[in-house]
Amino acid sequence: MIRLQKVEKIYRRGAETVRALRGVDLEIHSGEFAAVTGPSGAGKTTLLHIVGCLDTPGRGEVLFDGVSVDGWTDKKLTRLRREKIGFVFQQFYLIPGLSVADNIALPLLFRKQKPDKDRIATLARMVGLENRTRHVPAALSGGEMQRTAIARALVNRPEIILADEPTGNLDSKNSEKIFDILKGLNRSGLTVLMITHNANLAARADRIIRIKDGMVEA
Ligand SMILES: Nc1ncnc2c1ncn2[C@@H]1O[C@H](COP(=O)(O)OP(=O)(O)OP(=O)(O)O)[C@@H](O)[C@H]1O
Repeated sequence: MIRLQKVEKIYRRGAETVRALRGVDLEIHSGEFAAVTGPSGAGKTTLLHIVGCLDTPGRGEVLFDGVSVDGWTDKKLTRLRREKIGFVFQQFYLIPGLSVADNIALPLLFRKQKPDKDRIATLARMVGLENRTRHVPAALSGGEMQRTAIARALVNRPEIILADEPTGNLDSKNSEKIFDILKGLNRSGLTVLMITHNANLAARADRIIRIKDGMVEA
């Protein structure tokens, strides 16, 4: 589904240069559940951002279904992200003033599509939030916030979910619940790439991609 070829990423901060990715070759296969692990600063988030076309490599290529996105305009990359990719982040990034239902529907508004109430209700039910749709994020638990974010990530019917430490702010019980939801989505065909520091969760993925010093170690 997605292939990275010799991907390098260098950040420059004043005089300082950080080689965040140093020649990553990687394939994400359709239908798999892959966990990305590795020490802090290894380059995991940078990798996820490049896989998700939120950022571009300094060198190397990213291919979606065999087509390189090298040189694509922001507009074209935005369309690719909207149509194919759902993002889930550790900090949830919900809009405080909007209800759960409106947070879930938000990506549709960006596409100038009218939210379909039944679809939003179905998504809320899928993540166990059918009784919380009118609540604002401040009235939710961390686990509920992340479940809202997952429903939002699904609203455009993506092919892949990219999750950056989705359980990083949650206790073990809620972490399990979030993981089980992602696993369930994967069983129904969605590809999942998830960064995690949780070894127990990583062990339950189909594959572990271990990143160290900007390279795939194993
Ligand atoms: N925007 C940026 N500007 C400068 N340096 C950056 C930037 N983003 C990341 N880095 C650096 O690149 C390296 C890789 O960062 P990255 O966030 O990808 O690591 P990570 O494996 O996700 O770490 P963590 O597990 O702590 O989240 C780090 O040394 C980091 O400080």
